[in-house]
Amino acid sequence: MAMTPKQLDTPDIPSSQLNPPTAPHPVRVQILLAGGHQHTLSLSSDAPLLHQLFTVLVNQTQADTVPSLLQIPLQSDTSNQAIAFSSDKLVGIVTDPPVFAQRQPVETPTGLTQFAAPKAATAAVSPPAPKAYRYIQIEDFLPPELHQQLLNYATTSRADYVETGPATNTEFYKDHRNSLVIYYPRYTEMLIERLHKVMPRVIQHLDLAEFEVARIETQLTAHNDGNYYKMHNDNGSEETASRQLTYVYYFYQEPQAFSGGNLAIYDTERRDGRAYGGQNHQIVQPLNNSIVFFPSFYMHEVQPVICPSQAFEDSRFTLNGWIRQPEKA
Ligand SMILES: O=C(O)CCC(=O)C(=O)O
Ligand SMILES: [Fe+2]
Repeated sequence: MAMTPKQLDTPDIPSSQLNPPTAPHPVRVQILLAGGHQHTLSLSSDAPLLHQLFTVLVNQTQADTVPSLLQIPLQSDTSNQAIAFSSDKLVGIVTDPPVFAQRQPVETPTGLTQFAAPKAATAAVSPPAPKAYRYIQIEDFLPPELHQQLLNYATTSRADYVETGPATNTEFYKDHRNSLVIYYPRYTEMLIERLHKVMPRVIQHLDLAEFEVARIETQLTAHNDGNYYKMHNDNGSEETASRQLTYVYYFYQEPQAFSGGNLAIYDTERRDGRAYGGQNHQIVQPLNNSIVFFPSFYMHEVQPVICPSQAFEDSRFTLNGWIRQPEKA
């Protein structure tokens, strides 16, 4: 039985299949490959191979996935063959009876939200409403050589940084921010290129409406001993209103010579065009070579950094900024 996209959108499935047996049962699996090739095999619904095929297919939607080799036995009464192909050639799987794959976001004890490998599930006709996640953190974001290049630049360009305080602190918000920044840093292209690649995944995870990316801003910051950024959001002024997403890429020298400097992201309520931070917040650790994304209207803060050496090279560095939608006329 071929499964059409219509059936996926509005399942028109016999009632006998709405609550299919959870016990393992045989599934006819048709593997669709690029170029129109197809192979059919029979697997148990709980077969690791079926799970692996769904995992490969879901990972295909992630731009930074590296293709791997897949080898699948195709035994039948008359032959004993195997097919080998690169995982990026897998374009679809047709299963009879239907098997749906679910992406399962998982929160780790650190509050880090990641995607777990999808589990093949037979009873996912009405998946539960997705939970809204405040942020997504992606680890190992840059290849080691680019991470190192950025670190070399950040640690050897002390003269190019300016104090953030004068631009941020006011009579009303005294001592609001204290750190160093380069407003127009070098080496941003390779980060921006990767931002574009992960955007679909970030938007899906944060359950945001698609938007056109009009502009990406980038700055480089250094937080050393005693530095912080009190609670604020990033799009509260007319000039910043088109910022949709905030991203923060963290990097520093190993072994890590500072503590603190966590990012706290608050429950945020929007009333009368203003954003208000609530009591509850999530803590994000600024893991080396990780990037965090969250909606720019969320209230957030950088908790004070403790860096006993006070050496500039030991700072908590970020390449961070904002993804903007087109300005409203
Ligand atoms: O460094 C961070 O973790 C966040 C920085 C931030 O909130 C900002 O620059 O607006
Ligand atoms: Fe911010």
